[in-house]
Amino acid sequence: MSTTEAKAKTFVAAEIAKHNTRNDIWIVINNDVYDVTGFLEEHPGGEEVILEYAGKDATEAFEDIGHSEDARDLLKGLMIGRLEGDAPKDAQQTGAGADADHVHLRQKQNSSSWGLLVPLALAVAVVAYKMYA
Ligand code: HEM
Repeated sequence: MSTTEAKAKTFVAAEIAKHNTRNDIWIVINNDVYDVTGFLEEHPGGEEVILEYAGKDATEAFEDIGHSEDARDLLKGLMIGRLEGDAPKDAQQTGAGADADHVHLRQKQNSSSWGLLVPLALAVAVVAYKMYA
């Protein structure tokens, strides 16, 4: 592991965001920074999907696909450093949808746990009523 640590330079989001063209493209996955310029053409999933994340955080997209161990091994060779500070939030440029979806998801999760409490309280009330009535 010392080999990867040796090249663990750190980059801030603003710096990463500058590398957003086909000829100079960096992406962030799990807070590691990757120079995928040379890899673009070789990507089995095509160039376009990676280009969408040029200079941005591609963690979710990368994980959602369920990339193989081989893919993860490939990543190791492309790493140029670590992200310092906040993740590049520029994903919003491609559409405000991404973050909004997360907020909705969180709200849904919250409301479903509250939703369970109501029938539970009702059941307790019914049992209590039957016991004492
Ligand atoms: C540097 C980052 C990436 C590497 C090293 C990488 C590597 C690979 C590899 C090796 C495969 C072949 C299947 C496998 O082994 O899992 C693959 C497939 C695929 N990748 Fe990536 N990938 C990267 C980033 C991304 C990103 C950001 C996306 C965005 C959605 C993406 C989407 C896909 C898709 C859709 C396939 C499936 C292609 C198919 O089976 O037809 N990849 N990738």
